[in-house]
Amino acid sequence: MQKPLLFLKSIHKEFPGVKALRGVDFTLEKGQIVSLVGTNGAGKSTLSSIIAGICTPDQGEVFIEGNKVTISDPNVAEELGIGIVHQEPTLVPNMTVVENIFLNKEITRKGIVLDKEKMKQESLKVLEFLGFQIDVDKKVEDLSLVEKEVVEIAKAMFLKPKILILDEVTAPLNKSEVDHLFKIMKDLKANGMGIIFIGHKLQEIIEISDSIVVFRDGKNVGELMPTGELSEKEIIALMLGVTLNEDLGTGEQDPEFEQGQEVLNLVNLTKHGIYKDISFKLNKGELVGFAGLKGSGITELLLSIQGIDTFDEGEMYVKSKRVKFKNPKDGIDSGIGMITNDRQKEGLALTLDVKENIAVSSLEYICNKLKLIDTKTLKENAQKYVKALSIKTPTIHQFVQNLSGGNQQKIVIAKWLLRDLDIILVDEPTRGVDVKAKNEIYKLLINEKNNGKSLLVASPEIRELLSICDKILIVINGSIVSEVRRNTREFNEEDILNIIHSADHH
Ligand SMILES: Nc1ncnc2c1ncn2[C@@H]1O[C@H](COP(=O)(O)OP(=O)(O)OP(=O)(O)O)[C@@H](O)[C@H]1O
Repeated sequence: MQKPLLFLKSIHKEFPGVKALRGVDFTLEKGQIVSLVGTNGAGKSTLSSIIAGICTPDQGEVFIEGNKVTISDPNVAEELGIGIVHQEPTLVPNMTVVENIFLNKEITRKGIVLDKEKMKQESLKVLEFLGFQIDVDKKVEDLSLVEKEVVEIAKAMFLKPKILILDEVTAPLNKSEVDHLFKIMKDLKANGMGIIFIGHKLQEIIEISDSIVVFRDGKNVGELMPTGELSEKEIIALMLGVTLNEDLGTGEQDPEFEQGQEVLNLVNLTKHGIYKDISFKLNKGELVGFAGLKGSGITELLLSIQGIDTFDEGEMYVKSKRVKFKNPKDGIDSGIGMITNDRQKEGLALTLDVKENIAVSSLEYICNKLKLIDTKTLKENAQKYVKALSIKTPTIHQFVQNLSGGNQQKIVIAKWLLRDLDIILVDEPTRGVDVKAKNEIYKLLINEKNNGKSLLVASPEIRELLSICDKILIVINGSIVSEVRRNTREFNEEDILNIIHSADHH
């Protein structure tokens, strides 16, 4: 009988204060796509890091095609035919696309001169295979999140791996980009590659996997085949260790809630080539959503409203006072904060610990009269949010870089909610966050609204917006094409998707 492409036996891995993996077995066959699912911090990325040689197990054995191997570092993994695309981009920002793809594998002529033309042609070939057009001479720091992701995939593909690990790669992609990626994955699988797919979007997982392995607290608690009967609910129940009908509680609107006066007014806000003539008002206690395709300018609009970026034309009023912010501090001084979708770049100080990160943007609230940090308040606040959002960390003194991706996202949210600003802008609040934490985040956002805060939330997940928003503004190619209010006929997923797609085709 043919030996499995990859077999892991009884893998244990402990970090200080955390048992990340507790006796995990895992099998991947040739030409198979196996998904790993589990709540934030369940151990998915730790397992993939072990397979990719990024960290070594404390106990357990790894076999490739029946041969016992020791994957002591990433180079050994590469030699064994293992490629990985990480949850967070690992590219070098100030190097070009080609330089990144060929980093440490540069093609030379006569062993000394770099063959730049050849490397360029080879990079273009892989990108073409992936179906994306990216200027390979561009610096990675000038690429969009989606483009960075594609370059990561291209880099992994370059080594023609036998085993490919995709760790939450679909998070920044829109539906058609995900469809495209799935098509590529199916082609690779048909050529015999084994693929490990890690993600939180269960519909995607069910669509692409041959088999679904569920992790809970560092152990595999079940393996499911995505058959017709397999519902999201079954996976969720296994992930959380609850019975099927247990209510997770969703973010529900308070129908009695009365909105207050206008806090933000945009008049024909324009950033050339990105968004145009954006006009709308936001009231106290109102939660407004933005729906649209990726690249429609929503993220850039939010960045301009906060002051992280500027706008070219139009007027913006905060509580009837005309403003034009030059930087994020101006925005914060006017009471506007933003939870961005790029947590590594804009959201977190990875080398500080959990409590410091939660406190970092609200120091005046945790300083005493002498302007010294009140460590008791600092700790209490950190503990409150760690509990409210079920942030998986051994203590509040853990460095944030040691937390799993989803738990880092929860910290970004905690940090801004603690800040107590009047207007909160949120870009993709639940990216990389597990189902249970999603509900907790919805509840927190609605709670903010019920406390009189005003929120603008952008999300590619229409269902998410429908469950929390008073109204949804639909943005296509930089313009608002429609406004859909709660309690109207169009306030449902199908109608909103129809509006988006019909407007996009005009
Ligand atoms: N280098 C490290 N030092 C300390 N703890 C770590 C380290 N790496 C991971 N951990 C911890 O190990 C546990 C498992 O983390 P892992 O990243 O594998 O989770 P995950 O299932 O991938 O989560 P997510 O869905 O949020 O990405 C977490 O509690 C995490 O904080």
